[in-house]
Amino acid sequence: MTDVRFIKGHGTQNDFIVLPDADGDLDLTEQRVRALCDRRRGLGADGVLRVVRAGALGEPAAGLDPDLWFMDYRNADGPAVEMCGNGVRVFAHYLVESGLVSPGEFAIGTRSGPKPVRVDVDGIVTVDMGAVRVGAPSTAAVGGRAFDGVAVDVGNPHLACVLGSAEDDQAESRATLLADLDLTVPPAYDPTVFPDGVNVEFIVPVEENLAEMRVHERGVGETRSCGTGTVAAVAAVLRATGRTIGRMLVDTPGGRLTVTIGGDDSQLTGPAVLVAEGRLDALWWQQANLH
Ligand SMILES: N[C@@H](CCC[C@H](N)C(=O)O)C(=O)O
Repeated sequence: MTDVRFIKGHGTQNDFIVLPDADGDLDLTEQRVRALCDRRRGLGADGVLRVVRAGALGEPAAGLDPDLWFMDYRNADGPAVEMCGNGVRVFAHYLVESGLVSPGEFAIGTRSGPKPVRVDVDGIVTVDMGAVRVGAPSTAAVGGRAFDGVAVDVGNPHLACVLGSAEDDQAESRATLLADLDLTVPPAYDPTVFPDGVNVEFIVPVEENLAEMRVHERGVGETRSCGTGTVAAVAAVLRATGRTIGRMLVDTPGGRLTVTIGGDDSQLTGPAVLVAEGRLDALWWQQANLH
């Protein structure tokens, strides 16, 4: 019988199931990820974070120190994808809480390379997200309405659409527009620009260094926050205002994150919360592989 331990956590209400699996023994199929993330037949989450030593993971962790803890991230619809900013913060908090690493600064392996993190005593975690690459303009459409945006690569793909500017006098109507967007349906986008799918952000600048954001995540749906999405959002706002570096607060439906973008690096700071821990029922785990 497989004994599967889990921890439930969230970062600004972007929620995850953490599965400790140091030696890479778990058979974590896409079916099992979908069952775990299902909010009715499973535990419910936006994604799964498997905690595995880089040396036990093989190819995705090639070139990394085999002892490094690797975040094997899966979207709620099953597949592994490159990176998750809120996930890294929850993952880091778990490593410290469980005694697997000492508090302070350390690195976490991801499919988009090692990410240095700092865990503060109050559960606030800062991740060095690396370089942010702003690409070509593109468009998203919601409910037949088109929104101008820009492609942003934060290790994973984003289409960040900035609605207006903090300087115009339309702040209230832009906030209403943001609140009224129907994100129960995936925004349309150009698949030739984003052949692997895309996370789409809608951002309303409120003040020079404050913005509100909603996001529709690839492989999940609308989530209450997206760490990489807030970094993409800030890169897009800076670009729209003729800046390349800066520090901004981003309010998501799940809470506030701080993003700093420098010349060739970026940092994401915010809370990471561990909610509960338990063990999966062995029969449930077995049957979760069937659908
Ligand atoms: N919620 C995450 C991003 C998770 C991955 C994303 N859905 C993708 O497919 O790229 C975050 O906090 O960054």
